Amino acid sequence: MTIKVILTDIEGTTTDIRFVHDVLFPYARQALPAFVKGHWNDAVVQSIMAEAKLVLEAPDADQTTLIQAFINWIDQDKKVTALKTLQGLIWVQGYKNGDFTGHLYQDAYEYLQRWNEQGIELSVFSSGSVKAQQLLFGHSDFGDLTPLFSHYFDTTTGHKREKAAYVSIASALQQLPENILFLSDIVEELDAAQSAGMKTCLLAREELPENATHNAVSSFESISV
Ligand SMILES: CSCCC(=O)C(=O)COP(=O)(O)O
Ligand SMILES: [Mg+2]
Repeated sequence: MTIKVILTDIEGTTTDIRFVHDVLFPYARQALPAFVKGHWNDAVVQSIMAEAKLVLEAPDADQTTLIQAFINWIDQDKKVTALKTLQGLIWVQGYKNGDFTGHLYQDAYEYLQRWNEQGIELSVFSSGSVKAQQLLFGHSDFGDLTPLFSHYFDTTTGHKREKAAYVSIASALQQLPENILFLSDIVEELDAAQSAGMKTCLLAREELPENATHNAVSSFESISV
């Protein structure tokens, strides 16, 4: 394989799903009402609220209604860009206080470093906002890993189950899609990347599937580049 860029998902791929669902999401859920009330007049929060009103098709939604909508989206794990942007802002405090560090599998840490040393460009594509991605890798269990990555992409580029997102990413990376290897734990995301021409690898951390339609591994150690 001649891979020039490795594009990686976070949740379920570099990072345990349980860290996202049992630590990050509950932290955001608990801190969200006070954060929104305390930063209500900040331009960035007003812009997030305007985006949420569009999604809700409720131009007159008040603060209480909006807070409840964000809580519902967290509970339903909705990948709404407005929620993802807000969560990124809320998590700043948690990482800064040392309430948690970004979980990373040991093999992900070792191989991201190794590929970087080999001259393979590393980029991230997650539904979490770019800010959230940089917080997680910047305050990871292994320290600040942000220097390893050249680009970060989130849902402002496109949705992870849609081919167009991967076409845009290849273009932003100035690479042919076939030179990019996308790593994810979600088959639908890999299908979309593959349809854009990217190489793909499924991270099946718990159990390897029997009839995988993508190359499947349980650890970064088994990924051939
Ligand atoms: C970037 S850390 C937070 C992860 C997150 O909010 C999320 O929705 C996970 O999405 P992914 O695309 O990485 O599965
Ligand atoms: Mg994932």
